[in-house]
Amino acid sequence: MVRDKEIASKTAELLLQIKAIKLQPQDPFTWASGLRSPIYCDNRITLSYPPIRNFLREHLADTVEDQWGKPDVIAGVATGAIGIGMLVADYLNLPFIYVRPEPKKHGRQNQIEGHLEKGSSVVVIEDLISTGKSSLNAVEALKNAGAQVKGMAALFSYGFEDTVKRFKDLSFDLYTLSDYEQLITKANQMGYLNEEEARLLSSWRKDPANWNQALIS
Ligand SMILES: O=P(O)(O)OC[C@H]1O[C@H](OP(=O)(O)OP(=O)(O)O)[C@H](O)[C@@H]1O
Ligand SMILES: O=C(O)c1cc(=O)[nH]c(=O)[nH]1
Repeated sequence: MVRDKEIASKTAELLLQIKAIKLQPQDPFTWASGLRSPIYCDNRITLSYPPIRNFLREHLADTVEDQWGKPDVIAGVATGAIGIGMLVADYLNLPFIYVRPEPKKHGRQNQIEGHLEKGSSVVVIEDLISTGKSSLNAVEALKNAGAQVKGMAALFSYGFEDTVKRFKDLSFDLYTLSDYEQLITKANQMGYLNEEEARLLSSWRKDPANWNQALIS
């Protein structure tokens, strides 16, 4: 859920400005979930722009404090949210850990990197939510390690129905700085999309799992 429409609109504008949004309908991206998609939102690029990462860091930190108060620890979902998660932790002067998709195969075989005391309250930072599988997997690992996970703040979510339902069914709080609606509205305002691209993105969003590249070629 987006907390503030103005921040959501500004975040979308910044992502478009630095070309973090890529459209490639003729050569679709493969997402972490395996879905094939005409759009990819590369939030990692924000780290390369200090004024933009500061804006995101501050609004994510505000989200954390307003929604849950200061937790004991901030956790980033590896690898995309290690950078932004660390910036948020630093801004709030809190310890930071990060969670791998699975335990490391060598060394200490950790899934959670950093120091986490059992019973600590944790807020998770994620860069992007598509299906929510990666971030909910991190939440599960944290819970298994004895953390009290308060909620999650992310930069962006596609807001797919199934994903919203997944978080709702778990009664797990997710707040995002921006979302797909804000992105498309801003992209239209900024003349970032031509008519065909706008049509494509709207048809894709209705049924992303069955979107067929062949239909638009
Ligand atoms: O909601 P989901 O369907 O799980 O997809 C979103 C995840 O995909 C991306 O990570 P990716 O797996 O590409 O790896 P990275 O973070 O190491 O870049 C992104 O950083 C999220 O963690
Ligand atoms: O689902 C994903 O893997 C994904 C989608 C997207 O737009 N951006 C990203 O970094 N990952």
